[in-house]
Amino acid sequence: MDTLSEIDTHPNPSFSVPPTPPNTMETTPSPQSLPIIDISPFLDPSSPPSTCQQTAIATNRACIDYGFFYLTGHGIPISKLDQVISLARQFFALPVAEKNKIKRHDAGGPEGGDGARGYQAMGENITLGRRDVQEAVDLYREWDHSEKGVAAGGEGTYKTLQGPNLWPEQPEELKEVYLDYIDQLMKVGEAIVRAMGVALNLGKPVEGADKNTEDEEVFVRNTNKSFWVMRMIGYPKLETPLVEGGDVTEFSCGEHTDYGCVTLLLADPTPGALQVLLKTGKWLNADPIPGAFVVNIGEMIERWTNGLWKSTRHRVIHRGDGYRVSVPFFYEPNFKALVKPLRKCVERTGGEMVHEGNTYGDHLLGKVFNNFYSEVID
Ligand SMILES: N=C(N)NCCCC[C@H](N)C(=O)O
Ligand SMILES: O=C(O)CCC(=O)C(=O)O
Ligand SMILES: [Fe+2]
Repeated sequence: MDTLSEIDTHPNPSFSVPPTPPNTMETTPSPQSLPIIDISPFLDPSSPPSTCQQTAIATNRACIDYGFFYLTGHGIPISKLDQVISLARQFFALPVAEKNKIKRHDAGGPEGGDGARGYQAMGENITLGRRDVQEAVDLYREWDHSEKGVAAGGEGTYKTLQGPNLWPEQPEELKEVYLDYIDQLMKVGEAIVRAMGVALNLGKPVEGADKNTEDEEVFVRNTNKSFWVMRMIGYPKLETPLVEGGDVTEFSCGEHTDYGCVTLLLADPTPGALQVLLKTGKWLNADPIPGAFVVNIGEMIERWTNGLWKSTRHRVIHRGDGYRVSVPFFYEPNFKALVKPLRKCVERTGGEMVHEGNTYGDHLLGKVFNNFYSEVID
């Protein structure tokens, strides 16, 4: 029987970064598909260790080979998932003036302004110097203004990422449905990072462990106040004609890696939009499977594992039918979590640290500024 100790040592890890292929439309033909992970053993406290171990082994394999997988067994009913997509679709169908009621504030400026929460019009997001052809709403964990040292910039003003969420007023039931959905996702996110700690064979938790103790609960402890992001995204169909053999120059979302721990992506059934970069250098369509999430690991997991698990590049090119809607949920470290390579992972990867470490909050602030204020080429 497979045991974790047989597979956790990664005797011959490959650390090469996959080559970035040219921006052509070449994708890997089906039938290749991402692995499927059943997370249910980690959500049910009564499940026997052997079923948890099977999930952990599959998770380790998926994270090494793809950095992406489909997630089943999460317990959130399909009716709820459909409702979440449908409400996002209804919001994006509203007149621009209605959507702009929750327009995100400017992040810099003398007035401060939270700058990250709220509605972003078409083209406001920048990736790799190009404007993404999408509109979106970002919701984050509520900022805890009672904590010392993180007070708002002054009366009525907020720093980037602080301040209240700007919730859509229409459709009316959106906020309640999403708050409940977020509660459910937090449990699923926790179960995934718990499985990841087991998958990495970091060892049983010891009495008196603190946040930085490197046992199998280290990710759980550093996400217990996850600075999560819920993002509703609307993608119109890309219209610029494609030149045969030419580069793709227009993206629904440009090539990137996600910032934090694990992304749980819920998308409408549109095929051929989300593409994942394989180790072979080819792009794979990660089409939705009804009732399953597409999950991928973010940069903080790559850093914690010292590159044993890579945060895989992906992009969205929506040239199919209709207006595509997706609602990714980013289950992230705590804002103040110090994220640096785990000693055990450094040892397994030849002793060199891939990063000296900083807090997730500082990492995220850099990303948010880049996203809204970096230069656009052309
Ligand atoms: N929170 C996350 N991961 N959002 C998705 C990021 C999409 C790429 C972004 N424009 C960038 O350039 O980073
Ligand atoms: O819409 C999608 O399928 C993926 C979006 C994405 O990768 C992101 O927002 O980070
Ligand atoms: Fe992403």
